[in-house]
This record gives sequence, C-alpha cells and structure tokens, in this order.
Amino acid sequence: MATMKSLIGLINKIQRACTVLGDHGGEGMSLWEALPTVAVVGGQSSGKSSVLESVVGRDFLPRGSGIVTRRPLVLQLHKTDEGTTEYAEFLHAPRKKFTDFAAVRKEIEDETDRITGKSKQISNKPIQLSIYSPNVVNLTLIDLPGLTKVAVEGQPDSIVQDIENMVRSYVEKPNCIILAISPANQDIATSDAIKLAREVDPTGERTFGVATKLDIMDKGTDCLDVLEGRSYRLQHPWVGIVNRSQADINKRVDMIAARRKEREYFETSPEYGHLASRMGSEYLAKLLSQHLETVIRQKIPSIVALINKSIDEINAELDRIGRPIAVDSGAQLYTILELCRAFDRVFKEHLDGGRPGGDRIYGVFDHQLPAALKKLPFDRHLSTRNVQKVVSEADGYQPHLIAPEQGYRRLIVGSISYFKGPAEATVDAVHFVLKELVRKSISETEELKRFPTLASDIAAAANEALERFRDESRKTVLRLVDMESSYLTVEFFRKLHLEPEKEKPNQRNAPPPNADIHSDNHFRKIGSNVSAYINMVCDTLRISLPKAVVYCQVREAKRSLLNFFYAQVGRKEKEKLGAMLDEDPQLMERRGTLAKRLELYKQARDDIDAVAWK
Ligand SMILES: Nc1nc2c(ncn2[C@@H]2O[C@H](COP(=O)(O)OP(=O)(O)OP(=O)(O)O)[C@@H](O)[C@H]2O)c(=O)[nH]1
Repeated sequence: MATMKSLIGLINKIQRACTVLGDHGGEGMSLWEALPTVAVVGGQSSGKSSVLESVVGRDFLPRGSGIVTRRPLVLQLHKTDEGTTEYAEFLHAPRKKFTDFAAVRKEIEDETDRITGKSKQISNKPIQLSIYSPNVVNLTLIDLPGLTKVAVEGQPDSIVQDIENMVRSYVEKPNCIILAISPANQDIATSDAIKLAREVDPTGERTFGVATKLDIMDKGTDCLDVLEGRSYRLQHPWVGIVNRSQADINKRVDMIAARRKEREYFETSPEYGHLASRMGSEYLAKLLSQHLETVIRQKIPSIVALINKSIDEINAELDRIGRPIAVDSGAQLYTILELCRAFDRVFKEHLDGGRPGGDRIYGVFDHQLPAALKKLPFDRHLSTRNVQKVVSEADGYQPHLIAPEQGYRRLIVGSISYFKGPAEATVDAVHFVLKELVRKSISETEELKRFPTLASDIAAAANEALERFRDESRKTVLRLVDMESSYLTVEFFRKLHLEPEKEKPNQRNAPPPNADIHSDNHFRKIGSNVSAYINMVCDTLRISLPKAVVYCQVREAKRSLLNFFYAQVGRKEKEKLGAMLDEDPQLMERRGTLAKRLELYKQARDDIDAVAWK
C-alpha cells in the first residue's frame, strides 16, 4: 500500500514536471489540472502569508505594503528525517540549496520581478519552491495574490479584476482544494475568501475554512458559532488559527516559538480550550495532508488515464512530423534517396495518371499544337502576289522556262520555317506542364514536408533537368522541321505534273500546261501546289512533333529526372548531407518539446506504477 509520504511525493514530482513543461493549467488538456492541489485564498492582510509560514515553520515570504504576492507560488513541502538540515530549492534555479530563508524571500521577490518587471503587474506563471525540512508535512500549497478591492499607487485599476480572475482560474478547477482564509476580527459574511469559495464550490466539499486573528477579536465576541459548525458550515470543519502579530514579527519571534505560543493559546483559552486538539496551524497542516492523500488516491486512475492519453497523442504527433533523423552519413544518404524516391513516385503518378496533370500534356498535342498550326500565315505567304515576287526574285534576269524550280524551293523552304514557332511553343508548353507537376509533387510529398532545404534542392535539381530536356527537345523538333526543308518529297511533284492532264475535261478554269508563265493563273497554280505540299508537311509534323517532345521531355522526366542530382548527392560529404536534411526550425523545436513531454509523462507513469502498487 502506498504511504502518504510517497503519494504526496509523487504528486510533487508530477507537478514539478508540469512546471518544466510549462503546463500550469489553461488551454487544452492539462496534467496540472488533473493533480490535486491546495490553493491559499484570502483578502489582503487576512493572514495568508502567516498561515503558510506557520505551516512551514519558517519566515520566508516577502512582506510589504500593497500587493506583494504577484505570481502564484507553488510551495512543495517535503518532510525530511529529524535532525537533517532544512533547505529550500527553486525549480528555476535547480541544485542551488538555500539554507538562509531570508535569501529565499529575496529570491521570490527577484523572481517575481523577473517576469512581471518592477511594474507591480501580476503574472499567472508560477514560481516553484520546494522546502525540505523535518518540521513540515508533505504538502503542496499554492500561494495566490491577495484579493483586493482597490489598486494602490502605480498599479493599473484592472489589477483588482486581474487578481480575482487569476485566483478564480485556480480555485474553479475541480481538483483544487481551497484553503479559505478569513480574519475572525472581521465579519465572516464579508470575507473575500468565503465569497469566492462559495461561488466555485457551492457544496463546500473542497473548501477548508480557516479563521485567523482569533486573538484580536473584539472583547466579548468569539468565533465559536463558526468553529463549532453552526454558521458558515462547510463539509470540513473550520480551523481556528493564531498567527504572530505584527508586534511579534517586529520582535522577530521565531516560528517554532510562535507555534508553541499558539498551542498554549488554545490549550488555555476559556472559549476554545475544548477544541484545542482541532485548532492551530500544526493541526491544519496535518488535516490538509491527510485530505490531500485521500484525494490523490481517488484521482490516481484518472491521472494515469490522462497520462496514457497524452503519451498516445504525443506519439501520434511525433509520427506525423517524423522521428529524428540519423547522424551517420550512410543513413543520411539513404534518407535523402528515400525522400527523392518518394517525390519521384508522386511525380510519376501525375504523369501516368492516378494524380491529375499528365492529361494536360495530351491537351497540348491535341489542341494547342493543331490550333497553332492552323493559324500559320500561309494564305499571306502563298498569295498570288507573294508567289510572283518570290518566283521572280528566284528567277533573276532569266525567267524560268517551264517550271520555276528555284521559286518552288524558296516558297516551300520559306513556308516550312513557319513550323518552327509552333514546334518550339509545343516544347515550351510541355515544359511548363512538367514544371508545374514538379512543383505540385514537391508539395504533395508528405515525407518532404519536414525538410524544406531538401525539398527546394530537389525542386531545383528537377527544374534544371527539365531545362536540359527542354533544350534537347527544342533541338530535336527544330531538326525535324529542318529535315522537311532539306529534302523535299519528289513523288508529290511528279504526281502533280501528271494531274492537270488527267483532270483536263473537268477543270475548265485550270490554266493549260503551256499557259503564259507571267499570268496570275500561273502563279496561283504554283501557290496552290506549294500549299498542298505544305499541308502534307503539316500533317507529318502534327504527328511527329509530339513524338519528339514525349521522347525528349516526358520520357526523360520519367526516366532520369533526378539522375544528375543522385550523382551530385553521392559525392557530397557528411556535413553537406546533414545540411540538406535541415529541418524547419519550428518543427525541430516542436519535436524537441514533444520528446521532452513524452519523457516526462513516461517518467510520471513509471513513478505512479512504482508508488501505487507498492
Ligand atoms: N494578532 C494577530 N495578528 C495576525 C494574525 N494573522 C496575521 N496577523 C497580522 O496581520 C498582518 C497581515 O498578515 P499577513 O500574513 O501578512 O497577511 P496576508 O493575507 O498574507 O497579507 P497580504 O500578503 O498583504 O495579502 C500581519 O501584520 C500579521 O502579523 C493573527 O492570527 N493574530
């Protein structure tokens, strides 16, 4: 069976882990909120600090006018063996043991200012202090700023509400045990602590009422109605306290002497003598400790469930953002190649189908190219006037006798050169489709998301490769066009020569074979012959250009988009490989945080296992 000490020690440990994680409640699922804690709540000067100090048995809290406690103080008390030296330790300054409690007070003040500045602002970021002493019981208390009704000089008016909100944010948590401090020398009905406690815990099951200043109540009045449970009844009995008066503090009456005085006060008190065993700060400390133990015992299953849930969630997120990468160059090279392959797979899916985009290449061949071919200005180039001009120029001083051989050649070569435009445009259009597919594939490769440097390296390498393919493709298509003008299809013209004879009976308007070589009809006929020839070339190119483009660009992109890159990567040294696998700094930080969280949660689970089943 777990001991009280080990149970509270366990919670202390988990609380410290929470502070390291920056988890002190607030948004989302919080382990902190699942842990039972005791929060000390009360109006200003109600005696909160005094109660805390007498529970600890030491002077260590900052004192002064105005709002002294401006950050929550998480005070973890650890009971040590009799005779051991007392010391304190702050979580923000681990391994520094404070044996001088005046220095503890100074450190609390300094650490408060470190976050809030000297501005007297408040902050909900807790200061965590552990006290190891034979004079304490195992207990965790949270000291909160005193509830106040007015801001003092130098503090913004909003501070009144800010403090109430902060205190409320602690005490409204169902796992918070409220230590509501009310000075007995004032009307309990107007006590800030009781008012707030009633609001957040109407049944009073997690509120402990503490009446301070019993010794300075008006003559003839007492607090018996409350202490004996007749008024302001809570589920737990009220505890009366007598702290050091200001005069005692000024006389430096130490805490141990003060506790003795308090004990004597109750034992000898005519009003409270019969309640002496259930009064005083020592009794309060024991009562709280016992209660905390019961609560913790009840909470353990839900805490374990929460821890397990958190661990699962962290693991899932780590899987999603990727585990840390190996440091040796072999493994790094392997990782880089794997990532390249992942990209290549996505890219191929775009081309081969499965992912959209590849069809746009067919669109270039099926629409763009034919449309561009159709728009070529052959009408103008082969107009009767231009034909006449070109033919005459080719003839020179001696007009042709039968057929203008040179003129035909010039007209045909001139026309064929127009095909270069659509051929190059086809190359470019496919290039842009491929480039767009590279861009898409980079962004769709999940594995690459965490490596922005590598992603841009791969994109750059792929685009460079596409440029090379484009150059090659451009050369090839221009060559196809050039080939058309380098050797004309003789058969076409032979057939042409025979045609007019054959068609003679029907072709009334066609010029006779020996027509005047200077007539319009003659040039029109030449123009239409060239046009027919060019149409044939056009049909050929419409079919062959896509073949060249696919061969040079698409097929190469599928086969060897990253080949050059692979060769480069293979030659890189270790540091360069590491640099390529640079991750988004935010992601690295997130992974670091998750790893730390994971470790702390696992540790917490192990700690609970070790304690709970002892
Ligand atoms: N006589 C007597 N004086 C007390 C008692 N409790 C507190 N005081 C005095 O009341 C004053 C305020 O006590 P603190 O413990 O500083 O009160 P606090 O609620 O922490 O005050 P703030 O931190 O300013 O909000 C001090 O001068 C204490 O000496 C008590 O039980 N009896």
